[in-house]
Amino acid sequence: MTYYAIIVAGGTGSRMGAQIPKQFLELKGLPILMHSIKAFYQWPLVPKIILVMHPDYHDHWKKLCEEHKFTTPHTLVSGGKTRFESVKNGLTLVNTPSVVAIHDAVRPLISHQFIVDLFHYAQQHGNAIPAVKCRDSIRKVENNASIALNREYYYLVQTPQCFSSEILLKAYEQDYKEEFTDDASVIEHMGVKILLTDGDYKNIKITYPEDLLFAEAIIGRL
Ligand SMILES: Nc1ccn([C@@H]2O[C@H](COP(=O)(O)OP(=O)(O)OP(=O)(O)O)[C@@H](O)[C@H]2O)c(=O)n1
Ligand SMILES: C[C@](O)(CO)[C@H](O)COP(=O)(O)O
Repeated sequence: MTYYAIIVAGGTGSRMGAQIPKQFLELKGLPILMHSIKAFYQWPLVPKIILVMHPDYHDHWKKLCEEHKFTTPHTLVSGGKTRFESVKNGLTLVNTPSVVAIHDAVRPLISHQFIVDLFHYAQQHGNAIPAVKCRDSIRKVENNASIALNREYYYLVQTPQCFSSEILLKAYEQDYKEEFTDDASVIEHMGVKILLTDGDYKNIKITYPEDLLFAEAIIGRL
C-alpha cells in the first residue's frame, strides 16, 4: 500500500499576529513545520510527504532547510486561498489506491505511533478522524442568552485525518462550502460516515501566541 501525508502550510497565521506565518516560527530550535514533517517521516510506515505552501514562501522554506540541514524528502506544492484549496492542490500528486493523511503543519506535537494507528484504521475502515472529548462545560449563545449543552455529545476534532484515496479524491471534486472547516466535513457532505478515533490532548493546534507557550512546555516533556 502507498501512504501519503499532505502537510498543509499555506496559511498566513493572522490570529498569531507574528511577522511571518506561524508555521515558520521556532519551537525548540526548529521551525514548527519541521517538527510536523519529522513526525511523519519515520519507520515503520514512511509516507510520501507533500508539503503545501504559498509560493511567496518557497524560497524562504528552501533557505530554512539549508540552515537547519533538513533533508527529509518532500515535494513542495503551491497553497491556495483557503485550506480546502490547499488540500486540493496537494491531492493532485496523490495516486490511487493509497491511504492519505492530511495534517495541519501547525500541530507539531504528534508521535509517529499516533500517525501509524490512524493510517491503519483508515486503511481498514475508509477514514480515521482523531477527536478528544470536550472537558469543559459547554454553552450555546444565541440572542443574548446562553443555554447549557450536554458535553457528553461534543468532541474536538484534530488532524491528521486519514482517508482511503478513492473517497478523498472524489470528495474534493465538490464545490467549496464555508462549512468545510476540515477534511472530515468534506467527505461527510458526500454522505460518508465519519469514524472518530482517539485523539490526543497534547496534539494542540498553534493558533494564538499562548499556544506556542503551551507547545514549548509540552515538547520539553515528550
Ligand atoms: N489557505 C490556507 C489556509 C490554511 N492552511 C493551513 O491549514 C492549517 C490550519 O489552519 P489555521 O490554523 O487556521 O492557519 P492559518 O490560516 O494560517 O491561521 P489564521 O486563520 O489565524 O490566519 C495550517 O497549517 C495552515 O497553514 C493552508 O494550508 N492554506
Ligand atoms: C482542521 C482543523 O485543525 C481541525 O480541528 C481545524 O478545523 C482548522 O481550523 P481553522 O479554522 O483553520 O483554524
